[in-house]
Amino acid sequence: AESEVNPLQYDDVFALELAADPQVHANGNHVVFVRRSMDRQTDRMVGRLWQVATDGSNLRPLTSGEGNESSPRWSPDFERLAYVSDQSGSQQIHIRWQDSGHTSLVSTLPFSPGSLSWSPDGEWFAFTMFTPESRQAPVQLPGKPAGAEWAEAPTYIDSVQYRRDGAGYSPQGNSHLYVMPVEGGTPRQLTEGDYDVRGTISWSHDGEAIYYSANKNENPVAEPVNSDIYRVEVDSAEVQRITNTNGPASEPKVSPGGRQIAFVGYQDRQLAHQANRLYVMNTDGSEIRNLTEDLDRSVSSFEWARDGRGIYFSYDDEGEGHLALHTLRGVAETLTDGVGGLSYSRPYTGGQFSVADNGKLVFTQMASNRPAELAFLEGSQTRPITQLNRDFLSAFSVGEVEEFWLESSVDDTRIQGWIMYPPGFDESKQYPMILEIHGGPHAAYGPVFAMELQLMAAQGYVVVYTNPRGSTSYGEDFANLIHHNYPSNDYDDLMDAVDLVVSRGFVDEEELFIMGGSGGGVLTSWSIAHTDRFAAAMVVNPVINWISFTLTADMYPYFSQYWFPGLPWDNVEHYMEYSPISHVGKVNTPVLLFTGESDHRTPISETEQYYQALKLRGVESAMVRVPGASHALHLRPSNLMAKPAYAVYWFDRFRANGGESN
Ligand SMILES: CSCC[C@H](NC=O)C(=O)N[C@@H](CO)C(=O)O
Repeated sequence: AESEVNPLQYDDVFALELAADPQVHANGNHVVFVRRSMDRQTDRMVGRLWQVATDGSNLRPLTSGEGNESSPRWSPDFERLAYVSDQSGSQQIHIRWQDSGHTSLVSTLPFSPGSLSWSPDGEWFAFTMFTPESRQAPVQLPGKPAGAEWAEAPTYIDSVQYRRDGAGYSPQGNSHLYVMPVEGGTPRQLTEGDYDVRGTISWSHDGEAIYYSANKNENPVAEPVNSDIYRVEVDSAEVQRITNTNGPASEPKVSPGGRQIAFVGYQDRQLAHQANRLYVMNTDGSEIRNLTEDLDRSVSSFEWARDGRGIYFSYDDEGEGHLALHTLRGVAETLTDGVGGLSYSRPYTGGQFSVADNGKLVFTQMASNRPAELAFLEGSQTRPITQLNRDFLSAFSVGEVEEFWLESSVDDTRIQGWIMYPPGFDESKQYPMILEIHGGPHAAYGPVFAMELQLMAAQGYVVVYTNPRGSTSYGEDFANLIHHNYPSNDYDDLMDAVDLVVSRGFVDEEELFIMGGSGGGVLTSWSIAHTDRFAAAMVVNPVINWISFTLTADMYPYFSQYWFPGLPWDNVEHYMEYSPISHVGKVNTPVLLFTGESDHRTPISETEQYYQALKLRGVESAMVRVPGASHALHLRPSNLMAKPAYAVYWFDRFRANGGESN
């Protein structure tokens, strides 16, 4: 009955928890993971190390719980656990001895360590770390008098990648590979040069070398995705190139027996979406084999089976994460679906897993009514391990999610989508509806918990979301239907989804709303230039003008060469034809904009262009600027609640009764 409905409140963003980065013990009996929860005082998500038996018993914290903890990594003998914590005031490496429970800080690093990895003998750590380039400013000015307050000195920049979304303006320098004794000591730098060591690093079986991936091309601007795998000798720091592929070769992982390396990458065809394939080669780079050539899905992550006979890997298919095993001599066998749940703001796919002996696995399990929990997979049996959100679930009514498929009105393409019903939904009533559009554009939504959408459903809105053409998890051809052609018929797919839901009879056609973030902001602003059916729109961190975007976004070498037929000044007509700003003259729908002021992916200047154009045209519009927020608007819980709250405020204004029945 409706009286029992207890919808989520905005403040419940602080109740969310999720289980991430599982690291299962080889015996498969227990797993260490990062328990992420929301801290009301700091307005941040914090991670703490917890352990639980894989039968779900004995859930307990592993540390005293001060600081933000991440990256738990077992020592090769499983007697110690390394992790990164900022307990000391900066991100440092810590060790926990499993027998005594004693923990100790073992590093004093100047910058945060990444890709932490134990040597096979358990005596060394390898990790990546930012390494500043010490350079004098090219202009030397007379110094200021003692005690004077002068303006900050100007910054001289000549690097390609001078700012990154989420990190801001970067000091000059690169991420390099280091080793350090596990009992502490001075880190020794193994790589140097004008390139970054990124992603997985993997020790050779004898511990004498480390494999890593980097883009060392002379002109990385011209080849932004073309990385290769290298081997560096730990003693001499001598470097050997292992692959020479046309495209990325990354995440090298040496096989348990030490004779082979698995990695991911693809043959670069300069397409907007290119699925990551799983490759195996000998450690000298010979006999490269593409294991997933026939899969036509992107490999998200992978781990060697402990006996070295195969590789477990995850991939998304039709909006859902799957785990599969590819034996080296055979074919891939899918083991389970339901992998995901790490995205908690919008229903994006994405999960993690960890491999024990004998085919036992732990993975983050997705569900539409809660964020990621851990689950155990043994043989074909899956069972839940954690229930971190049980308290949250039992107290509130969460909107139910129903899948639908439709056939495109422009061709025979099949499109998948989902309807989220407001708690207490009664199909005999008429509801306002929000179409919420994902970004990427090469990304995918799925039946995954999404707090932003839930909070809007809690306010009485039916929320519809789809994977229009261009989305991932349906194969490369589907994703590339918008190659050099975005936005285009993806708009039709979205409208087909609205038509389908309207035809069900429970949506008030006068109360249709549209919103989307990033690529979803592109499609929202595009849609309202092509139809007046929506009563109001919310355009979140959009691209409005592809020329200004490619020349201000952090990933400009990639966007300008992979998403367009050529550089902007040679293709002005193409860039402008696909830019929402070119069509703003047709917009009549009231628009609310919402963007982070520190967004370097889709800079706020895009939002400002649109806002000012709408004002020039006299279209009802407003702009919400989120101080300090990057492209990942949801990272601060207060912003996670602000976005749906502003959406509901704006949409309610344009409902027949001003939203008074909510
Ligand atoms: C349409 S411009 C690209 C923005 C961005 N794509 C890659 O970074 C994007 O759309 N991001 C999505 C997630 O992939 C988002 O929702 O922020």
